[in-house]
Amino acid sequence: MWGIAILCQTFNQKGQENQPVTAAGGGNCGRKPLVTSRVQRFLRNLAVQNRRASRSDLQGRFQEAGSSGSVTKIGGHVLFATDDWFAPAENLLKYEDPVFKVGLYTDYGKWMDGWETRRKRKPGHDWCIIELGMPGIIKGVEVDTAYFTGNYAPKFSLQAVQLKHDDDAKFPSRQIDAMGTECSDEALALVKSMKTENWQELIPMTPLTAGYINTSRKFFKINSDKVYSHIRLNIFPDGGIARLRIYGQVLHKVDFSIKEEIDLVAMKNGGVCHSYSNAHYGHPKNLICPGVGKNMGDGWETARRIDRPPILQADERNILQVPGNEWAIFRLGCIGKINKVHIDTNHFKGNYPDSAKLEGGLLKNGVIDWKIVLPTTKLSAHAIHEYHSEDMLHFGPFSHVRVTIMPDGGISRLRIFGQPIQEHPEI
Ligand SMILES: NC(=O)NC(NC(N)=O)C(=O)[O-]
Repeated sequence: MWGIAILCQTFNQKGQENQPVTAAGGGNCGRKPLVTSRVQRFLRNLAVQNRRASRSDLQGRFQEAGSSGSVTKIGGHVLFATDDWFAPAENLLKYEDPVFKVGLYTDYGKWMDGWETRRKRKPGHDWCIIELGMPGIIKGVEVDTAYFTGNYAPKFSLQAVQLKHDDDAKFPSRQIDAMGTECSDEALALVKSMKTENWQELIPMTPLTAGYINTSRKFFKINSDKVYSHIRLNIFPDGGIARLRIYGQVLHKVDFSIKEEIDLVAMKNGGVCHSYSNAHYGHPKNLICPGVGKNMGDGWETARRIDRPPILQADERNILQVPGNEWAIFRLGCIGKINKVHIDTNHFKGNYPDSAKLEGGLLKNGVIDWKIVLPTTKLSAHAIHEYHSEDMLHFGPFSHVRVTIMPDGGISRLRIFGQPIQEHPEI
């Protein structure tokens, strides 16, 4: 399971939750009228209430928040937020854990690593819409209020929707404004077209707690088999949340009529990390994320396989090395035959594995009979290792692959290129 990132909620002037409205409008001002007069009033109020920040100020604040270098994994992004005064909603999606910077203030207030809106002096509440990186079945949600102590959002709720293909036109990239999303006419039209009666409540209005260490993260199990493409996070009435993580299963239908090679294990093609031996510094699900790994944290990195009490001398380490290797198993997006493999040790320079082995297997009656695809092969630092059919002992068809790294270390990406053959017959 992996993060498929987030979406938005009911706008309600009376501060009540879960009131469906026919259109969702946003906190910009001086723009095209929105759908309801209620929304128009809301926008006008904002315009009067607030000064407008200059674009360069906002740019600086946004970058200061570290968003430019952050990893949002599989492409979830914020479409809209009612207010971004203290800290922009994009921070919710940052892959890195939240941090606190003592004494760092911006022109807007204390710098915070999360989404933080102003203290509301009007009825209503804040909300934002996030498009998931990929449509999928949501299984779990994590809300983290880390470091928001006197300013955390007291309550939140979460809604989700699967937008029809027609509605799913891309929003233009969001122009952050302290007062909220600065919408283009196209974006406004899209917000307007999001039929809020179709939004389903995944988590009802729920209290949050202050973001002290070890108590800031709250997990919610979601029992739904529906596919969603967008979520809507509501905070009541205002305040800050550091991170929002949406976990679930990416929905992907492989087109078997196209005879082209695909990356069978890629998350975007339905690949899933099934199990692993160790994920001390980085989870193996990172191996199947899109794009190039941003840093070591965006790869799979195990702990050193050494159990060395401090009294031991360096030359005694070998005796205590934990026997065995580290491994991770992936379920391919569909059953397929392998043509080419990439093992990328990008960023792993002093800690790349000595060698790696790749096996493939077909799940039958709950059992996998593993066959060697790539025998144990030496790796090198910070490089893409490409293997072709002449390097392989078996090609499949396989439903799963197992990569073993010896004895430990880190790799950044695993690509299993091949021909899709058929859907998995069993879950
Ligand atoms: N010290 C604060 O954090 N104050 C305010 N928030 C920020 N970020 O400045 C507030 O009122 O919530």
